[in-house]
Amino acid sequence: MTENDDWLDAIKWDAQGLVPAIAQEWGTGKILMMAWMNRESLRLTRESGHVVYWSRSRAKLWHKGEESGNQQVVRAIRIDCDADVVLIEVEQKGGIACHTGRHSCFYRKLDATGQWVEVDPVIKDPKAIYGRP
Ligand SMILES: N=c1c2ncn([C@@H]3O[C@H](COP(=O)(O)OP(=O)(O)OP(=O)(O)O)[C@@H](O)[C@H]3O)c2ncn1[C@@H]1O[C@H](COP(=O)(O)O)[C@@H](O)[C@H]1O
Ligand SMILES: [Mg+2]
Ligand SMILES: [Zn+2]
Repeated sequence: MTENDDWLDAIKWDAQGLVPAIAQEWGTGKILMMAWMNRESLRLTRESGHVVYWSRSRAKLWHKGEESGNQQVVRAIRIDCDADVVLIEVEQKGGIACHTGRHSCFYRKLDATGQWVEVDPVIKDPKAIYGRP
């Protein structure tokens, strides 16, 4: 029996054909990053077993880790109750999801005085990761 695209049709794509995708670290439950997916990127994510986003700023498919090597290996794909957010459970290669060289993109935290404070360390200098300043 050939599989159909019902699983993709079930998603509530926005007016741009995109859906927000949250990457959550398999095992720790930590939220690593949030980016966007279109139909093709989600299909490729499932088929390849590696996360592929749609970059709005670069307007192209973005195989996470294509420059840095910090790929995300898919362990599970979920949708929320109303099917307008995708959650991908991943193994984060290199332990770095963020292009700032941090584990997670959510490294700034609001403190009691209303300041955003960087609370997580840079694991690797982004210049070393991306080979450019
Ligand atoms: N690596 C990242 C990266 N990692 C995590 N994120 C997060 O992913 C989000 C989506 O990035 P997009 O470029 O798609 O930008 P967007 O949010 O869709 O659109 P804008 O907000 O830029 O308008 C960003 O807002 C970041 O929070 C990253 N955003 C961009 N990059 C760039 O992606 C390129 C490839 O990096 P690797 O995938 O690690 O090889 C490099 O040029 C990196 O600078
Ligand atoms: Mg952004
Ligand atoms: Zn980031």
